[in-house]
Amino acid sequence: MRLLRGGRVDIGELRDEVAAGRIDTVLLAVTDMQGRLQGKRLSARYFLEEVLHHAAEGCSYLLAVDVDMNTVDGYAMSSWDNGYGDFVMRPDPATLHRVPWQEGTALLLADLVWQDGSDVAASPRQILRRQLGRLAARGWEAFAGTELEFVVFTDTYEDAWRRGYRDLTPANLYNVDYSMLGTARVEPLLRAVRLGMEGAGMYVESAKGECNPGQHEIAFRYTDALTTCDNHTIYKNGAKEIAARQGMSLTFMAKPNSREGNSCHIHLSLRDDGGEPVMAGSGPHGLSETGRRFIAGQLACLREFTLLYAPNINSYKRYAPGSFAPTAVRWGVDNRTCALRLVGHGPSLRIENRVPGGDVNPYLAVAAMVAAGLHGIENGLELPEPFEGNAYASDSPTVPRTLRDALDLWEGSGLARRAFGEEVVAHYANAARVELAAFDAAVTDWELRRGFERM
Ligand SMILES: NC(=O)CC[C@H](N)C(=O)O
Repeated sequence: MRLLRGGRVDIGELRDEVAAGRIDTVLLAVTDMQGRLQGKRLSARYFLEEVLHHAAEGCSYLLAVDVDMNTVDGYAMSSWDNGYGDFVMRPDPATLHRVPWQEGTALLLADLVWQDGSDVAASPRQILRRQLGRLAARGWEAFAGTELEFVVFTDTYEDAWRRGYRDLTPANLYNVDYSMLGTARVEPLLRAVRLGMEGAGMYVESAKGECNPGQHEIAFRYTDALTTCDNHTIYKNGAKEIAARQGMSLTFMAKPNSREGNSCHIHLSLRDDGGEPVMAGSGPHGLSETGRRFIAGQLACLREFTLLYAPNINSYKRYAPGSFAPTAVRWGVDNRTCALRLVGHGPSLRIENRVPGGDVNPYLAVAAMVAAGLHGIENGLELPEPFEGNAYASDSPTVPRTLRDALDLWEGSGLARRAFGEEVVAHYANAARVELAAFDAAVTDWELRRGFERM
């Protein structure tokens, strides 16, 4: 079989594979607010004969439920009042690829549109497409890489759930940062994930151990921003599936325990329509004027856009001094204590946003970075001097400390309204409010331990 882009298949090849009996199932998925793949398992025949040309439909509540699939109030686009009708899942054939860890299966992603063909404004993939369109209008393209960390446990997901996630056994019992022995001990899983993703058409660069016991990171080569976000969601889903098959579990949650959290550093750069880097240049630190303004925009918008980098209650627990997760809204040259780190040289020069955790929705976070950069460029913002030294110990402005703070900043943000529109701002503000209300209604094991006997 001819492989496109290292493992992707085109529709003609899919037809051949289906005729030969090698593919019988096509998964059609969208990414929801939480960054999860949601969709349907189609027979390959039905996909080729119907869905490819006429699309499929799904309940619009997929962008209006919480993580538990509860129908919650407050969403204008989807509610009991409007009957929870369907939106259209329009397959994007450019995303078609094999799912080697499932038998006879291919997968493709869909864009979400309404029955009249207009975009579903709150759909993460549509939000990113819109920001990428703003870049394209200037002749620019964004390239991105997302670096997801995760913690592996030898318990199954079901055991972990039944035990209330207490006393789980990490796959390594000590800090395995860069440890060859540490990764070797988990290699059957890491290898299955790496080779699975390669077989799905992704370009895996490497795997390495991290600090929290059982913590690892698999790195993928950067590519255009939309493909990176597509791959990110497929990889997250796939890594969990593969871990489950091996009787293990892994989590991307931002702070699974009191040790180091799971980050998702996002690297971003721009190229013009001749393929030349836009942010690199002959100014200080190898930056062009556009590069300086782009980073100045990141700083200016960071606090107001943090909701898109850190969407959950738990996300905010990562931001602890000395944890390698940032607290200071600063930029620095190869400085890991700052929220924004300038990395690379010459054409590889790029900005790394260290705020997002493994729970981030990549489409929203990359869209936020693009919008922030454009804000800096459009308003000619000046970049302050890079921060040198330990930004944790500085009196810098800080990343919001809680989801509630981030929600207030987002809702009050003229920048967010101008970049994303009223509907998107209201939609994601509601998501945060729903999450806060659920948390406020819950009694946690921490409260019981503190109070049950002793208060
Ligand atoms: N690789 C690193 O820099 C560690 C990042 C750290 N785990 C975080 O949560 O941000």
